[in-house]
Amino acid sequence: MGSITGDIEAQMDYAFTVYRGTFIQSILPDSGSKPELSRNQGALWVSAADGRIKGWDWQANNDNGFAELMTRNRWVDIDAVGAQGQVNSHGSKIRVKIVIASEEQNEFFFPGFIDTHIHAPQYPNVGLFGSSTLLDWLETYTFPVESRFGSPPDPKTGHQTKTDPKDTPLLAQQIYDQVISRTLSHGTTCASYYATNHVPATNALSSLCHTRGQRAFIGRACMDNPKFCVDYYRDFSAEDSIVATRQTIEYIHTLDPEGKLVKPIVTPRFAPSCTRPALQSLGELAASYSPPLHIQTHISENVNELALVKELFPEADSYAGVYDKYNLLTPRTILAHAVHLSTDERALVRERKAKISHCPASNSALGSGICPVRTLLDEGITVGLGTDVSGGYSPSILEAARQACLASRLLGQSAAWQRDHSQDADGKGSDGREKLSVPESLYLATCGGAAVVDMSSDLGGFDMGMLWDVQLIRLGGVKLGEKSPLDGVPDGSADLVKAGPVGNVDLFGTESWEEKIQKWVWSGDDRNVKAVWVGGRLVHSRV
Ligand SMILES: O=c1[nH]c(=O)c2nc[nH]c2[nH]1
Repeated sequence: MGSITGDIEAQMDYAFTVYRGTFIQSILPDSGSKPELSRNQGALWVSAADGRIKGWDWQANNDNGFAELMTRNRWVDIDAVGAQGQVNSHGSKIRVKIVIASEEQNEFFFPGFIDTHIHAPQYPNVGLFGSSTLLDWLETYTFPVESRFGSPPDPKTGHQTKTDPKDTPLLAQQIYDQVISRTLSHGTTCASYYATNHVPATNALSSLCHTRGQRAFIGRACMDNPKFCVDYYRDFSAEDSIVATRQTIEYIHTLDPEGKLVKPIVTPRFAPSCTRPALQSLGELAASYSPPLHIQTHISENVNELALVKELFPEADSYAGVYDKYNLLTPRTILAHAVHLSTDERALVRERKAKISHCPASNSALGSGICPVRTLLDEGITVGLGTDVSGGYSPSILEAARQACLASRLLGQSAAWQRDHSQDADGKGSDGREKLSVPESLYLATCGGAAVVDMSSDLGGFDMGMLWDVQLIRLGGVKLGEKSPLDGVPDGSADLVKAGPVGNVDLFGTESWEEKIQKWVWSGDDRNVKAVWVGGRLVHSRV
């Protein structure tokens, strides 16, 4: 068996990586249906040159079938022959690397998670929110930590100062490196990051994602409005906001000219943090590129925020209307939260083909409310999941998937309660429509996220030509026998067993594969993520 360790240089020595074992994904069988889990066993191969899926063979699901596949393609396992072995020349063998998902250890390949909304500089505050809600949380917890990613404020005026690149705080490098490590370890292969408003630190985050191999959208948070932003952490002017944003875009375009791994995303933090001229210029800036740049912002998260938007933009007929006026609602826009959108606003979002990042952990932690995901989906709006670190207390998209299921159940319950207690109560209670199933929440975490970041044909599944942005999940074996504390487990299942559980997931040998996935979603964590690849490159592994 090939080991999963390796580096990019070594990958140049072979033509394909052949992944062997079980492949599970959440797919939409046809439009109009609900997502379902799909499982295949066999072999799938990925080009070492471009990290994309080039084929599969589900007949190669046993040793004979696999040997036949190898012979048919004239493949030779590089680890069996060694690096000095046979060379790929006319008439000889093609070298491949083989990676196996162990059946005994209940391992399977699963598409990488896409975090459509995460604030990298807030990572030191994960788990710190007390009993605050959005607006006081920003002032008490968030702005102080984000402001430390640049030079200290002017001691005389208390205003933000310009940060010289050579003075970029070490803290920024360290925290950004840690955020990338942590999210990769949870299987996040692609993230849409908010940085701070400091150019050098934002550029440092871009470079780190590029070097570490995490697919990322990087946005410098724009915030120039003195009516909302604090002096010590505020852009000098709308004009400066645009100049500084352009500097980060140019840096990213130089770092990754084709945007293969890292792309810029225009980031007006949210309407209250930006003046009208800044919103106007940011919309124009995004549209001035070909193709137009992605845009990310927050919308309709908290009721006090809605009141503030009304007060600051009395001319607008809605929160979504503010963004629309400045051409910030586009097919490449990611709107985080969307908890309290009106029917008209949802229609506008759908019409503009803007996308929504559902952040259930954050919505609960900051007491923002419950996003009506089923309504959004039924109305044809594209939805993915976001951790929203650090409004969200966890960097794990698996946790977001879990919380999406739970929040939808609570919404179903409260809808039923309201129906039962309203004047026209029909006593029918909830019809369960609000509930998201495990396959649905996994779909949002993968394909939904891919659609939100506008990469549906590249990410989210195992289709031909897709990028190998994948995690290898290990649930662990079943450990049963004389000392087993369990009763009622059929005799003989112990024969299947070689090793015990991994992390919190306990398997007893009686579960169907669908039940194993449910156990993973409800009890799994980063201990179950054995390896992570982005574009075919191994970017994380756990022994
Ligand atoms: O959850 C949130 N996190 C933030 O940092 C933020 N800024 C504006 N609105 C926000 N919401």
